[in-house]
Amino acid sequence: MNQSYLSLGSNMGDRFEMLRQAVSQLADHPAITVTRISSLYETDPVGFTDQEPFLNMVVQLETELDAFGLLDVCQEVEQNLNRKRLIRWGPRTIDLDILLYNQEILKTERLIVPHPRMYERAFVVIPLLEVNPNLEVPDVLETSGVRLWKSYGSMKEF
Ligand SMILES: Nc1nc2nc(S)n(CCO)c2c(=O)[nH]1
Repeated sequence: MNQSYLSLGSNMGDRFEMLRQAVSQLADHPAITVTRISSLYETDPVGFTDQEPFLNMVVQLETELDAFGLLDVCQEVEQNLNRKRLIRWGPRTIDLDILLYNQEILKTERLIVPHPRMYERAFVVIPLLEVNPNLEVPDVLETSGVRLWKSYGSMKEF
């Protein structure tokens, strides 16, 4: 069984209903079990800032699908909810991003995992750590300019 974390966001229409329906569609999928959901956070837009605030959340799930199969489902959910995104970084009815898939590091045209901007986004990190405070992030953290240099078991060892 595979474990994955998704970030969901909406800032158009009935934001809460969009997120509720997206999570419900994931949970109803025969190859997906939603295991944890974060609180909902209202967040200031990053990137294109001249737009409405988002509602964001993170979902932990288990799935028999591989990462690309999970991406297909995320895109189907976006289509089912009649995703509208008029400009690239602009307002959207619903957005589902794969953050992590097991401890895998994938760099393809279609999918990059861990999500390349996840560590820069409080609207991702805060709900993600709510869902799993002990998250082991893959060593891709290295490529984000943050490299573990030394760790300690306790203050005494410091
Ligand atoms: N706060 C916030 N800002 C965003 N900018 C983009 S693009 N998105 C879409 C997700 O990449 C968001 C978002 O979900 N939340």
